[in-house]
Amino acid sequence: MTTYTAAQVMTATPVVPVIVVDNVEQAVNLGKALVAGGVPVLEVTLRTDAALEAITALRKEVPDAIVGAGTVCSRAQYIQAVEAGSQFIISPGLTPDLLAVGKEYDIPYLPAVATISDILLGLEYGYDHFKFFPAEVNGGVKALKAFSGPMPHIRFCPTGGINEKNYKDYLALESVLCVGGSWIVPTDLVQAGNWDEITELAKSVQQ
Ligand SMILES: O=C(O)C(=O)C[C@H](O)[C@H](O)COP(=O)(O)O
Repeated sequence: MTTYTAAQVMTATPVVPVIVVDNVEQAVNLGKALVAGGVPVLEVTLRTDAALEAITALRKEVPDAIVGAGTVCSRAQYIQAVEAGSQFIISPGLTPDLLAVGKEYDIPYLPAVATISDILLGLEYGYDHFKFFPAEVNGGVKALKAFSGPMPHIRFCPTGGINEKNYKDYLALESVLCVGGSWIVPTDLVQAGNWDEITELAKSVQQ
């Protein structure tokens, strides 16, 4: 099994799709559609009962994807996500327990920060790659520029409120390796099984 670094996951695609899946078949079809469109990194959120099974199935059925778990909010969820086969883990925030469990496994963990104090806490545990969430309501591009004053070496995946109109503003920052978002996996297209259109959306995102 290939183990990536956080930087490798974050530079494998300019956009990490934040995925919500209802069942395994839908997840596999969605994963194939995204990979076909040049977006290999898949963040499967643990918001549905199907999520863990979907991660396991994606690892098996879509070998070109880099499959991770999102919305990981506790140590127990972290371990379940690793056991399901996740190649990276993302949280919407951070806690001392999450930062500690992330160091117990080899795969990359992106805790989310919203403030300099969050970044300082993450640094204490040895993290320097973070999700920035929710990006737009926490100051967006301006906040990231301000963070980079005292913290020029920190790298981010901003997520939350990012879309086709503003993602390039984020990617233009040196501190931003990728952005996260749901806009390339719209619920209506996923529910309708409109995989070709999702492939086209994936193709439309550029560095
Ligand atoms: O569940 C998580 O762990 C999250 O981080 C939330 C997601 O990242 C946002 O729901 C995506 O934000 P939008 O692209 O604005 O829809």
